[in-house]
Amino acid sequence: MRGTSSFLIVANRLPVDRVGENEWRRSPGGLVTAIAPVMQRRDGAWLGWTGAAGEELKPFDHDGMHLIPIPLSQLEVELYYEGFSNATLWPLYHDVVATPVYSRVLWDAYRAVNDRFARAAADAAAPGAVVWVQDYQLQLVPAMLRKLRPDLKIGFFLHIPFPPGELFYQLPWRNEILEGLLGADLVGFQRPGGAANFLRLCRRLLGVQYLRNEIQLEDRTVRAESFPISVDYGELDQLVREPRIQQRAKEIRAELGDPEHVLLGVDRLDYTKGIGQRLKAFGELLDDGAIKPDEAVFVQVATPTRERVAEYIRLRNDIELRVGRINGEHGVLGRMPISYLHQSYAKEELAALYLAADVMVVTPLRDGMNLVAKEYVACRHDLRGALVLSEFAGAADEMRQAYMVNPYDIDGMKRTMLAAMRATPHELARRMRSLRRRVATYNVDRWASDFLAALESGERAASTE
Ligand SMILES: O=P(O)(O)OC[C@H]1O[C@H](O[C@H]2O[C@H](CO)[C@@H](O)[C@H](O)[C@H]2O)[C@H](O)[C@@H](O)[C@@H]1O
Ligand SMILES: O=c1ccn([C@@H]2O[C@H](COP(=O)(O)OP(=O)(O)O)[C@@H](O)[C@H]2O)c(=O)[nH]1
Repeated sequence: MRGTSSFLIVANRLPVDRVGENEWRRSPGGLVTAIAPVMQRRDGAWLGWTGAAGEELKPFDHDGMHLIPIPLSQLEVELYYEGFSNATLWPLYHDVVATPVYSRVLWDAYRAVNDRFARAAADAAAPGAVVWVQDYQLQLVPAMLRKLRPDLKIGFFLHIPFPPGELFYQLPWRNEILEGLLGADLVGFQRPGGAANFLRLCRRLLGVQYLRNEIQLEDRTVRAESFPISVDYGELDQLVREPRIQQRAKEIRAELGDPEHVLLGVDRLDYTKGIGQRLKAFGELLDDGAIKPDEAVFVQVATPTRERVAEYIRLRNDIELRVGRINGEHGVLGRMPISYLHQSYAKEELAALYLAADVMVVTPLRDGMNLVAKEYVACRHDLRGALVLSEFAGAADEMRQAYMVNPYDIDGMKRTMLAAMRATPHELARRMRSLRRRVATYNVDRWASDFLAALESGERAASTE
């Protein structure tokens, strides 16, 4: 039996969160933010998990998208999602900043769930359909799907870094992962380095040959290229021009006590994001007297994520201890130097926060892209505000006019944060203008259309040559 969808997105998660019994809301998160606008414009379907264990739902429509839920049992959530995806692959692909767990039980679950996604995609796809598989949770799907449906055009995009051999070699199932990805016609990465790592590993481990970015298999060609993901620049730029958002930004500053400097961090509470390092730098600036407690407030939004995974539990304890110590030492009654929010916010509130912040501090130890950095820039049509950005974020390739930092170098971060706080309006505007030009041009539409054009035509889109 063949399905009817000519365009399919296959991702770990559906692009919605449950808000009532039968009510859904578009979910936050990089992947969703990036692809939802594209999905709405094309007649397609999105296959993914609802985020709740043991839930069996029929396909439904939301926000102009046809959604096909893939069920996961409680045990599969533990073994495939929390386990192999987020306790094995996630730390391995992020420079081993936490120790990966290698377990055959987790691997078996990963394979079984990938097989389920592949079968569901094979059932939903019309003859010759384009199928775009997303991210590290589903790296076996391309080959599984090709076996079931050789007529499909299959693309894969990895949202997180692809590691070099020195790290990837650790993985007991390294060949199976590469073979899974080679089921695609086009494998996309955030940075050129990810594509180069992949090509080299395929040659070394599987013995296949490549020329430039193309691997020649017996019966077909697989291409590996970089497509840096971005944000909906136009939407954010419009949103922050609305009086209600500008008013809210003023309120936020007033609620913080109208300090001279508002610094902001917005991240999932993930150990890859360098939250502890940036708070340490801020705390030391207070200790040193380089900034006075009444002069600056650091707002840290730390969205809850993967809360049952051991490393995330440890991280939350560490961060909350650090926040408590700094606030305890430098706070005064009713006024704390760090405003820590373990919550998730809607895009309107985030936009107001971006507008209220003088310095946006983005300091991951490793990050596929980091959309927050690009969102901040898209929101600063006033050309004010400084972006402090880690060299280890994918975004660093394109955002050279940011205040660049090495998050492992605490003294360097302290100096750069101070420089960003003390920059003249002229200097800020010079940097911001150039950053905005880049994000406006390479926005999320461009990312998706470049990838899909390359997949559908078999060539790189003319616009990026
Ligand atoms: O689904 P979760 O486990 O709750 O995690 C949320 C998403 O996190 C990751 O985001 C990545 O993709 C972003 C967009 O390309 C990129 O900017 C960022 O650097 C990456 O970390 C993950 O890759 C997604 O699959 C998750 O849904
Ligand atoms: O309270 C929050 C915090 C973050 N985000 C969104 O989550 C995404 C985070 O993407 P990023 O690439 O920075 O990191 P990821 O979490 O995907 O690793 C951005 O679009 C943010 O606007 C959100 O909607 N609400």
